[in-house]
Amino acid sequence: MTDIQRVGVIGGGLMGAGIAEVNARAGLDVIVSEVSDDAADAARDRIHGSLDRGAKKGKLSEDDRDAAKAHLRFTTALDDLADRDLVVEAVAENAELKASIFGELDRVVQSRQAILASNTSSIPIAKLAAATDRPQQVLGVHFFNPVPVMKLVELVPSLVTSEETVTRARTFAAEKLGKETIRAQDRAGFVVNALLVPYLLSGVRMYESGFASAEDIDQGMVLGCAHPMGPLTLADLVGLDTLKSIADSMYDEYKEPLYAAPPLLQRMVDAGLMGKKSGHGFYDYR
Ligand SMILES: C[C@H](O)CC(=O)SCCNC(=O)CCNC(=O)[C@H](O)C(C)(C)COP(=O)(O)OP(=O)(O)OC[C@H]1O[C@@H](n2cnc3c(N)ncnc32)[C@H](O)[C@@H]1OP(=O)(O)O
Ligand SMILES: NC(=O)c1ccc[n+]([C@@H]2O[C@H](COP(=O)([O-])OP(=O)(O)OC[C@H]3O[C@@H](n4cnc5c(N)ncnc54)[C@H](O)[C@@H]3O)[C@@H](O)[C@H]2O)c1
Repeated sequence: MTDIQRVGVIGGGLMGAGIAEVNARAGLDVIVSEVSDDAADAARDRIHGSLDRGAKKGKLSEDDRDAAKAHLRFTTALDDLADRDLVVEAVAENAELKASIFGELDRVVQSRQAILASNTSSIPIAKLAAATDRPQQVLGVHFFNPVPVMKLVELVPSLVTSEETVTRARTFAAEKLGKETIRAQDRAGFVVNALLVPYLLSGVRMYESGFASAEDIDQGMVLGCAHPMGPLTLADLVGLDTLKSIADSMYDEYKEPLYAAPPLLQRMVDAGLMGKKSGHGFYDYR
């Protein structure tokens, strides 16, 4: 049994919206914290839109959709997360930003039993835990995109996360959210991104070198290896800014060329080509 009922999600972008949605659908009381009223409205639209699409497709009843919407609140004040049992931070992949949020959470969240989790893809959990006075309550809870579809959650304890925190997070993810969990050590990229990110970067390098077209690279992996989507489509889905930040923090940790972001990735981010979320990346979604 899980004792977690009140959940906070910080950041209602691609991942935060998905995390909030699956928690609300599980009947939990969810507050999403964003940077501005406009960003909070965008988060609400994203989550409500996804719930509406789910109901239209018959994946949940209209009553369940309405119940999920009623479980969601939106705020721009982190202080509103004071009574949460679990907070999942899902802001941009930036170590300084995340550490400052964990420092704030330590001040705001009242229950000393509360779990402070990060959805980071690659930033060491120990760095975030060190920004708090309760590092034993801090761990990585890494969801996958799109959150309502992907079954996996990676649990990432730091060297000082308590076993009780890991067990409570595992029980919550399994029993409440219906996710499968794996456990990874606190090394940049954990299990999945340590394998996936070099592959995605290789796809970008192959395209950058002119070796093959984007379509042929993607078709190669879809039809040749039965991947659901090719590396460039998947990079667009993840977000090219996010992929670049993940590659940078993994390169920072390992100093291996395998993790070095190709120049084209940086140029695309500089040009505002962030992938599907901005309407344009390796493909045009407009
Ligand atoms: C970088 C990070 O740190 C870690 C990561 O997250 S890495 C990214 C991991 N994710 C992946 O690898 C995703 C790989 N791609 C896929 O699994 C699939 O292509 C996909 C699920 C995204 C889309 O599937 P596809 O068959 O191409 O499209 P589509 O038919 O529209 O969707 C399949 C099902 O997923 C559902 N779906 C797709 N996107 C969804 C979303 N955002 N929310 C809810 N449901 C969604 C659809 O409704 C559909 O359900 P149905 O079969 O019951 O009707
Ligand atoms: N995109 C993916 O496929 C994916 C998958 C797994 C994990 N992640 C990780 O999840 C995190 C979020 O990624 P994303 O793709 O959702 O990014 P995103 O850019 O879509 O969303 C980030 C959101 O955080 C908000 N934000 C920024 N600063 C904030 C603050 N101080 N308080 C509240 N909200 C704030 C932004 O307004 C934005 O809506 C990153 O750590 C990323 O590495 C991403």
